[in-house]
Amino acid sequence: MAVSLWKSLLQTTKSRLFLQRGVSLYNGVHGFEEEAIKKKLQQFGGGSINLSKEDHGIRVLTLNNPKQMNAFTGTMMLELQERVTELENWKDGKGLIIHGAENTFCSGSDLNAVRAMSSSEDGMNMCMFMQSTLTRLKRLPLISVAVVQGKALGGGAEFTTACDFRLMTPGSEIRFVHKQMGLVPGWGGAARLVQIVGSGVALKLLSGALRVDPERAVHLGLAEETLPSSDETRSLEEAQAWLNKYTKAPAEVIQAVKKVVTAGRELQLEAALRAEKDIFGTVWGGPANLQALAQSTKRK
Ligand SMILES: CC[C@@H](C(=O)O)C(=O)SCCNC(=O)CCNC(=O)[C@H](O)C(C)(C)COP(=O)(O)OP(=O)(O)OC[C@H]1O[C@@H](n2cnc3c(N)ncnc32)[C@H](O)[C@@H]1OP(=O)(O)O
Repeated sequence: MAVSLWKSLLQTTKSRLFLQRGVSLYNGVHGFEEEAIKKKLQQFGGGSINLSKEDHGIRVLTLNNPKQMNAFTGTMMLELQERVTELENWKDGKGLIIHGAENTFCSGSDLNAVRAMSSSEDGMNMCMFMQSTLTRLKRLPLISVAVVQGKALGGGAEFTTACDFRLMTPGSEIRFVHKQMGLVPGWGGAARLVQIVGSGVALKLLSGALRVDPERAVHLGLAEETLPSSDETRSLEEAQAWLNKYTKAPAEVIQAVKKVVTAGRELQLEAALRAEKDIFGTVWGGPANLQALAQSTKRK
């Protein structure tokens, strides 16, 4: 009796926590020193993370450091956390497109910063910082899609897995190059890759540091499709058109859809069912539901 009560309390707390905004995966108990790592990251500047204005419920996040093939500097990591907080507070959002500036996605961590932060303490703190930010990104109640142009390498490849979907442009590649650096992914990319393609394929991609072109990515289920254009502007328009197919409903409905799917992916069955009940309660009898009920009974 006491055990099942405890289990049920634990599951409810877990599902509540996961629905909360701005919650870090790690804290002092895990040895995470957030303020210390933020101070450190501040020393490695360059580039920016830009967020466009809202357009029909969709915003575009740009990884912008083209001089270094959009490698992630320390300040870009800090800006990414700020942009994710902004997106968590975006009430009317439905979709997010993520791409790299000047037609390439991202070449991973800025190797200059990596070299200067080679102590175990810095490495662990950076790993926890990025895992936390990318987990919050993946949990956003928005449908997110990475447009992979050019190269997505190392941390860049990991970043694409923090989006719900990946669309690739002709000639692009995703490559987990970590093995060649004597590393494994540390931004949560391995765990998410296994969820996306399964453990066998993930093992091959990581242990072989394989180059995944669009055809192979679609075949493996890593990408949804190859966009027709490699031109930056046109491929973004194509991605927008692709995303529009999944965001044609009021924001509260799209957000609820994303939340039930996230709950199903991340929680154990009973906790996921409880979360689904709570989310269902937010749309049942809501404006979109009442409007639909007042209309024809046929779904076209
Ligand atoms: C912590 C580990 C892991 C993680 O966080 O998960 C990582 O991500 S570590 C980084 C892994 N990434 C790499 O190892 C990629 C390294 N870069 C390359 O292999 C190549 O640069 C490229 C991306 C294949 C592009 O090659 P190419 O088209 O020939 O251009 P250049 O090599 O001339 O690059 C242009 C310019 O950009 C600089 N650059 C590229 N990537 C990085 C990077 N990750 N960090 C810092 N700088 C980067 C490159 O040095 C060139 O600069 P200049 O020489 O000053 O022009």
